[in-house]
Amino acid sequence: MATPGLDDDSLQQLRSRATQLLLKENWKEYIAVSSLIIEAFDAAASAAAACKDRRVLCSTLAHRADARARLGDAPGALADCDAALAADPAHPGALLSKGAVLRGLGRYARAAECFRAALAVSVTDEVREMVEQCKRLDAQARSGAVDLSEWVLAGFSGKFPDLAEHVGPVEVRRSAAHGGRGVFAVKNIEAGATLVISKAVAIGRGVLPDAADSAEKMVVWKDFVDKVLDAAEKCPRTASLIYTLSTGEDPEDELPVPDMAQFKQETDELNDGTAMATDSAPNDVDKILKVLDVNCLTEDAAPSANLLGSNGVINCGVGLWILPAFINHSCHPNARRTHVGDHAIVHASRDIKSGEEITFAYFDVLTPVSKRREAARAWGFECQCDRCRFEAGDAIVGQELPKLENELANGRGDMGALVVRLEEKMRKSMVKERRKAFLRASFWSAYSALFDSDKLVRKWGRRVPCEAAVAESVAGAIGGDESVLRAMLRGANNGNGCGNRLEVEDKVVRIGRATYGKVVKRQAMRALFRLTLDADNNKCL
Ligand SMILES: C[S@@+](CC[C@H](N)C(=O)[O-])C[C@H]1O[C@@H](n2cnc3c(N)ncnc32)[C@H](O)[C@@H]1O
Repeated sequence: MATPGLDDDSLQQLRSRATQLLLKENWKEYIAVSSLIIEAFDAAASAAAACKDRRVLCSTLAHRADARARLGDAPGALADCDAALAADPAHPGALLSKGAVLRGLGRYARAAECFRAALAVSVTDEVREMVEQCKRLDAQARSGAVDLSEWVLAGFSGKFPDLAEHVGPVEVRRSAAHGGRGVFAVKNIEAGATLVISKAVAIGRGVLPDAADSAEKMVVWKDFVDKVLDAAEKCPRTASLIYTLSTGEDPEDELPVPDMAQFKQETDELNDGTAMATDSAPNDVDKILKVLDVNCLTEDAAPSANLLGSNGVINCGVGLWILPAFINHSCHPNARRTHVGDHAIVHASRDIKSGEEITFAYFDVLTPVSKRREAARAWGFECQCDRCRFEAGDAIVGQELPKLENELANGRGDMGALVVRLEEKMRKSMVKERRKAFLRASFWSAYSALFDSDKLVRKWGRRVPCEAAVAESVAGAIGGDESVLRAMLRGANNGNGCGNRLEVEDKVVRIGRATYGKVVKRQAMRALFRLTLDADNNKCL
């Protein structure tokens, strides 16, 4: 039967062309060609009721939905699925496409419904697994319970574990300490507990040699900016979330505090995304660029490289994660993030009291105050954290700091001598434990150089504290960190004065938990420690 507006031959030609484009995965062209086919059916609305035409129309809509979803146009994809399902409520292709789009949007319960409905039409193991996967992700989005052990034990490589976004016991409020908005605990939280799991709006990545020049980094940045602009253009919800973030222009104290419901997918009333289009914000490129300047975070180099050593190549990743972008920086942070694929998992790296502000480090905080100040200025702020205030204002040790920092920056002298001077100064000035921990964290590279050298350790003997004790103290200042964990492992393994075996294991696991969070289980953590020690010096814990 000829479709009005197109004769049978022309329609057949268009359909063959569309099939070729599908096979070539040329989504853009496919959308253009399939749109012609769909328009022709629309022009013949009454004829479309005929069974054969309806089948062609529904599969073309379902395929166009797939193509749109692949190009990031979720609202368009859902509109296509709904149009197909209006014509045939049990169309398997449309049900599968709709399920996949909803899964991508984090609407797992509704995605599971679609996959279940598809199962009723055709039973396959693959679709059954999709239903199960959505059920798992729905439960995980609610509980935040994730187990990364297997992935960690596979050396942080291989397929990333499936993750769902999750908002834990936190809330965005005004921050008296840092100005503007910040994220706060709404109940007491144990170290290691997951606070937020957030999927990036976009990430720019490159694998660069350690000494990559800025032109190479610029390519990564440009690719990232393009992806964010594209995501904002395609999804009004994404655009409106981006606009809740600071541009760095208006005083942050005057910016509104967003409603937490915005970050929770399951309470999102924006239906399938088609409704989102109605209150779409214009794609204000200038504003988005300013938001990116203030809110982008870098992915840390792969944890495996940090813990097990890198070979001169770093993974360079920059991304935008919306809820984590409300978390302020501190050089004495109580949270950390782990990057798993496109997800950032933020966990408590110390115990946090209800009402306490959650902070993580935007940059390396195992550096002296002057370096941290430079890094904060590059971000566009003067750090107001308690550690910076202490190091800037301390009258006794303060006079000594610039000299020590100079020596550290020159890096040629005996780092053991520097450590001894700092330790003696702190002892004579009766610096309290917490502040001692801050200063040790600031001069961490000197301590590391000392402990890396058996010769220096022998030379300075009892005039320097043992490695495990320093690692424990520094972990108290900055929470977990791979290099501190590594030092704790090595120090504990050398068995010098940090308690009996059980106490030592407990300390190691505590720093491990602060570093990776409870998402890595005890057993896996132990296995990881063994790997680290083997890589280090073929010894076992
Ligand atoms: C990613 S945003 C954090 C959320 C931001 N406070 C807001 O209201 O949107 C980064 C900005 O927060 C502020 N900020 C974050 N940490 C800070 C700190 N330790 N001291 C002072 N300002 C800080 C700075 O203005 C910085 O440019």
